[in-house]
Amino acid sequence: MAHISFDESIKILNENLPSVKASERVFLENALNRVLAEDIKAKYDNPYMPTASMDGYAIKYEDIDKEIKIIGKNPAGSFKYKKIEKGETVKTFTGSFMPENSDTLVPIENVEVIGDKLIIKEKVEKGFSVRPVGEDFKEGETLIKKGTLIKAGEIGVLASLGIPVVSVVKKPVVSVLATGEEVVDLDEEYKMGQIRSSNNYTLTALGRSLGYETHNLGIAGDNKESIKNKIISALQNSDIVVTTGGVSVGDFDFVKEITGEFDVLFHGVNIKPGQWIMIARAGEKYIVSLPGFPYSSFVTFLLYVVPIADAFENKKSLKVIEAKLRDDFIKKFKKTQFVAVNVSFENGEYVVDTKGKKQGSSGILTNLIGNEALMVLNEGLYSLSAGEKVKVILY
Ligand SMILES: Nc1nc2c(c(=O)[nH]1)N[C@H]1C(S)=C(S)[C@@H](COP(=O)(O)OP(=O)(O)OC[C@H]3O[C@@H](n4cnc5c(N)ncnc54)[C@H](O)[C@@H]3O)O[C@H]1N2
Ligand code: MOO
Repeated sequence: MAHISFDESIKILNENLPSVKASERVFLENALNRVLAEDIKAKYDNPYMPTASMDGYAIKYEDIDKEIKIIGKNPAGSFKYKKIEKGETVKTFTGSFMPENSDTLVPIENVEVIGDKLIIKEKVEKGFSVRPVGEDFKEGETLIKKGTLIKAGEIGVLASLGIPVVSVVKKPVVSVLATGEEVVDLDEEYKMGQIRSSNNYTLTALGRSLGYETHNLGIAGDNKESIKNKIISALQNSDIVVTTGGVSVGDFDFVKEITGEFDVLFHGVNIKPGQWIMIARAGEKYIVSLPGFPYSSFVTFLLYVVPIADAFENKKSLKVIEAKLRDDFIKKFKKTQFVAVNVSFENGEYVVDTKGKKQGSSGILTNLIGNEALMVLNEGLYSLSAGEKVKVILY
């Protein structure tokens, strides 16, 4: 199969994205980073009574030049003095309701108290330090829309509404299976010729960091039968089975044959790294077979697994931004290239550079240490000058 262009691969992928999963109810504590599956409407005004936003004295503004009688105090949470009459005040604390007939809060700093008399030494304007009813939100207002990714602010609003359980979209289940006779897991000894497997750990961590339910299925040697059995059994409990290794042209690259038995969307894309990426559909599920090289599998997970997994939840985990190149860059590969870059925000714009990044094969995993961005360079051989704008994927 000839390699297709990156754009073509994304077009095919977009035409084959899954539909959004059903919803489930979770406790608010577990709702962080989940996608809301219902509109959240305010059931009441917040605040539901005029509320003091400073410590002081609640007065009728028309009494401001007069001597006023202090009739008691309302600490926050108590509402003993519900009302004042002309010429009266209640000491009212931050967060306390304003007694009926009061309209202005004179802060403690502005007054002198002699016995039960309040003398205002520095005036304030009418309505000072009173939070009106519905200042934050009004009854019936849609506060959080269905489809919103729940972050700390949303959690706070849900809590303030007294909602302990919310409806969210179910997470996709992603299973990661490394393959290769030469790779051994952490708990195994290795002999000459073998290496430690990192892909299953890297990609499981990446999937989890993006909020997917991600399982590390370990390693399935280079034995075709055992790889096939593991993939098929993983498909039972997963929405996406991600494999690494065995997709290029080697004698032991069985994964491509196994994945090839399903509905292949494509095998081979004109990208660096990751040219041997292979994606197949198995009904509503997906098998995404990534190249074995650590850097290649990481990049292709971001490019292909993330959009599929995100679609199950109807979210977008990756941000594409424009950034300025700090230094000149010579593009040495004709393919669409993805380069690990450092990104910073300077003088109102993003700036990227490759300081400290090693040049070499797709086997360089350490370029991903502390990394959070990939520079995207379109097909062709060319040079870029410092100051030019480039497209960058933030993850
Ligand atoms: N004759 C050709 N050889 C290769 C080509 C080619 O076009 N012609 N393409 C190269 C490119 S580009 C890539 S990418 C790799 C992809 O090959 P595979 O996906 O079949 O990957 P493997 O051969 O299984 O492994 C590649 C590399 O990565 C290491 N590896 C594998 N699994 C892990 C793991 N779990 N953790 C850490 N490292 C892993 C493996 O030891 C190899 O060094 O093919 C090139 N060859
Ligand atoms: O396709 Mo490979 O990942 O370019 O090194």
